[in-house]
Amino acid sequence: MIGRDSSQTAASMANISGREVTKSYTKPTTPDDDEGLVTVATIPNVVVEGESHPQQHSEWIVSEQVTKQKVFKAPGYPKPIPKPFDGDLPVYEIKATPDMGLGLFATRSFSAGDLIFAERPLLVLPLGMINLYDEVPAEASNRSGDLTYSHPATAGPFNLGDAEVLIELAVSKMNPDVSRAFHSLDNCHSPNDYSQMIGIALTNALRITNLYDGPTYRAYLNSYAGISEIGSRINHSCKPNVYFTFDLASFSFSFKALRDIASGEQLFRSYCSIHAGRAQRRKELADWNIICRCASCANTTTDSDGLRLGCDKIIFNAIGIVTNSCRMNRAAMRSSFEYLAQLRQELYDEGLYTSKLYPSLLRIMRALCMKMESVDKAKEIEEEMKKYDKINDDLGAE
Ligand SMILES: C[S@@+](CC[C@H](N)C(=O)[O-])C[C@H]1O[C@@H](n2cnc3c(N)ncnc32)[C@H](O)[C@@H]1O
Repeated sequence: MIGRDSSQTAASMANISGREVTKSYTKPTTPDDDEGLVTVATIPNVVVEGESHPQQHSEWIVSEQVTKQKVFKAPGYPKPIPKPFDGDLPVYEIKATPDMGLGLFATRSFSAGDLIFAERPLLVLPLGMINLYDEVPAEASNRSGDLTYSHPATAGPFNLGDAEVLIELAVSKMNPDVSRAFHSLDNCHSPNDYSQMIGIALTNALRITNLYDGPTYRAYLNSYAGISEIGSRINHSCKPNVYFTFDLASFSFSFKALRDIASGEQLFRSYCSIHAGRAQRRKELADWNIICRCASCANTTTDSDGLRLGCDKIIFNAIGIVTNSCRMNRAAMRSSFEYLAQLRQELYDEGLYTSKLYPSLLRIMRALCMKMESVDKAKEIEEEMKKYDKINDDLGAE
């Protein structure tokens, strides 16, 4: 954990100017220098046409004013929140689960890639403000000194005292219904460890990978996170059926189907790295007090762990074997197809269809079907391939 003597933090200025509240975080170096000022802004800063519901604004704790400009300059800002094709009809319900507290359930069926619902978060804040990184994935950074979050514009990092004041300030700006919604969210932490505000933020924060302070290479460390009224009720599974994206122009999350979902199914997203073995996933899930009992965790084998850890490489090799044997007779084609179909099933069983190479696997399977003149099967695979191409684009675009 990182910390900074709170006496170093200048007192709150609590200036209210229009829709913004500013708190002096560290002393500005010059009187007109806004570096070190953290703003609590209401986003969108105007009423968006067709959106009258008060909940449809977010309070955003912004640590760099330049980042706020990125949102204001996003093409189309301020866009209305996207609507699923059923418009205003409810497509989910929140209800109690036997072992996970509340959960979100589909009340109609969805196809992979469908928008289930979109919402503007109640609160957006710099993730580093609450998430005091003690471990950073190797791919995020190999720079020394990157293990702590530093406010890019100031000399020192946030501490939890700052975070609490800022979250309280943001919540105090919300209208009573929105504030009630925030306070009613789950808190999996003990009051001995964190205050209620920090506990709620830690339990429910969803990383917004495309909204961050500073340069792209620090995106992972300097990203923001959103706390949502509905999306925060989605429980964890290592075999998720939902993913989410964030759109800057509408300042909203979109929650989408990761595979076909039947009406009545509970919606799950993954809180941990999907390409990690069970031991590592358990470690990551301890932050939410979760001992996951999903089918992948319950039935872990060395092979299933190996598939998660090496999934892209395994698909790559399988495709290589098939495409290298280009002069195949019909029997060889059939056995190649079966080999790939089995891999596809194993990936599906582990919930690994978000692998970047999954659509390539489907592409080869479709090509084999065409050669074998199994036109209907080829069409069916092509449909799935298109869906996962789109899902990959969505996830890659973030
Ligand atoms: C973001 S909240 C999800 C919504 C929450 N269930 C509620 O009642 O609002 C995260 C908390 O839900 C519970 N949870 C989520 N996924 C779970 C799982 N797979 N197994 C057990 N508990 C889970 C844990 O208590 C976790 O700290």
